[in-house]
Amino acid sequence: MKMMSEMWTTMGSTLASFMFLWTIMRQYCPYGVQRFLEKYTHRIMNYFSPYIRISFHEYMGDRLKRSEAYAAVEAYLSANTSKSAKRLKAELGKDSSNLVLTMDEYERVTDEHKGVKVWWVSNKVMSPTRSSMSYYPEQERRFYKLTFHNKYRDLITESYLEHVMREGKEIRLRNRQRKLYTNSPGYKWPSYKQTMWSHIVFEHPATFETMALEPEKKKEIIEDLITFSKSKDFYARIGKAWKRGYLLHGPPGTGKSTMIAAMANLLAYDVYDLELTAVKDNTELRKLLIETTSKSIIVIEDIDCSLDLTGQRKNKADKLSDEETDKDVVGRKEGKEEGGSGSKVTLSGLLNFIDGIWSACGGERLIVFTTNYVEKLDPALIRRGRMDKHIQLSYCTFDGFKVLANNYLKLQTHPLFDTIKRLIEEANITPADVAENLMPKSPMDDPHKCLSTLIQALEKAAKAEELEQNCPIQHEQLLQQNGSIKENGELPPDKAVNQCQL
Ligand SMILES: Nc1ncnc2c1ncn2[C@@H]1O[C@H](COP(=O)(O)OP(=O)(O)OP(=O)(O)O)[C@@H](O)[C@H]1O
Ligand SMILES: [Mg+2]
Repeated sequence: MKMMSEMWTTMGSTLASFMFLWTIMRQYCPYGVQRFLEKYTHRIMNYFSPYIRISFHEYMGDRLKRSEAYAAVEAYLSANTSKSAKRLKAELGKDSSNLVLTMDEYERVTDEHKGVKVWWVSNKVMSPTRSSMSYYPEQERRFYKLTFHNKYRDLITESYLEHVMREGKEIRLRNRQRKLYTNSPGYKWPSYKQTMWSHIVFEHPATFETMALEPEKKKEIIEDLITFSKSKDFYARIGKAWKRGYLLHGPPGTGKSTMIAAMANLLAYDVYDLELTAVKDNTELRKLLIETTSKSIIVIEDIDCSLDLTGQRKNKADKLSDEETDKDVVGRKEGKEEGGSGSKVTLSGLLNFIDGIWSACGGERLIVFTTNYVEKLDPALIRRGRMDKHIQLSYCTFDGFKVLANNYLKLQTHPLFDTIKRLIEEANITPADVAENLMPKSPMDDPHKCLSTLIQALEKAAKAEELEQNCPIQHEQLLQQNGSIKENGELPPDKAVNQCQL
């Protein structure tokens, strides 16, 4: 009996070795011969072999999306077996600073789980194009193959694979380079392996610590974001797609875009910066949405300039059109239509984008809209459930100033702080303006000089506001002389400061 079992074991391992050799040899055979030989050798081997094999292919079905299981196996093997593999591939990892090693093609490694040995082979086959008219080039089909003994079937298919998937996903999250995606108008229909998004590495340094914001507001936003990111089970239980909408509104330069970067850094999410004016129609909008991955923020900046309230498209260049004369507006719009892009994204298309059934594919996504004019938006677009959290970003407060002083000048306290505290409460000055004034302009500029520059700017801003309130006609004349009217007709505080040299 013992001899019999030894014989089976020997035969099994011989077959396993043969399979491995075959895997290496077949890359040199023509595809047709390969298929023929494979069919019959597999049948014979399966009959005798006590081994089970599981394949993890890189692309499944229509090759629309890379298989998550393949990616998890790749990451797991990269971390756990790269020491034992002899041929490795090297790729740049997170922040382009470290090299990540993975098994090279046709390499075999062993792994052990609860005392049981398994074998992994990394493999690739070339599959022919689907037809002679095919649009696709010859495709490389990569896969990993796991081999283990039949008697450990339950242990491996349940406990070991669960362990590989869990660990692989964690490693991927730890190692991945975060990306900033944009839908560039030059991209045509996605061809093989080409997506509708183009990307660069996302390396924005903004964090909530460096943001000038009232401490309570900051805490509330951070808690909201972290709660969201940990609420997978909660969303599943209440039957709601795992996504959350944020509306950031406030004057220019108050930190809306900066906050998006801080959100992405806090949660380690990718960012999809959706340029709505470059989207052809609702169908294309849906396709873009499907291609976004989980753990990401989809951003539509200046939403009021991308779509008007009736659902008609409006180009960003029209941002100022409300202040222009009718003649100008007609002239410019006509000109635009002649060479128009023919985009037809509608308000209902956008609403479907946010809460249609496709929006649930992928999960764990934030959708962020920014606007300078919240009152211009259709209430349907920003109602709770779509834009769940509305965050108003406003002019700089003293608390905000202290954060900026610490960021820019490494100052926690200074004798000039009291003056600044008094002035900043009177003047409407954006964090962007405060930051600009605190920035040293020459190597000789010390903190005292920078704070004095800020004090001067604050005094001018306060005087400009006084002028606006007490003699609006004179203020208006000044605006027209300089032709620097802000989009809503107001003068930006910094401009007002320069013009009202009282
Ligand atoms: N709250 C803030 N905290 C820290 N820095 C800020 C803040 N607001 C603005 N800034 C600084 O000002 C610059 C401009 O800010 P940002 O682009 O985020 O403004 P915005 O609100 O998006 O403006 P817009 O409405 O014009 O898009 C940033 O690069 C940042 O340095
Ligand atoms: Mg912005």
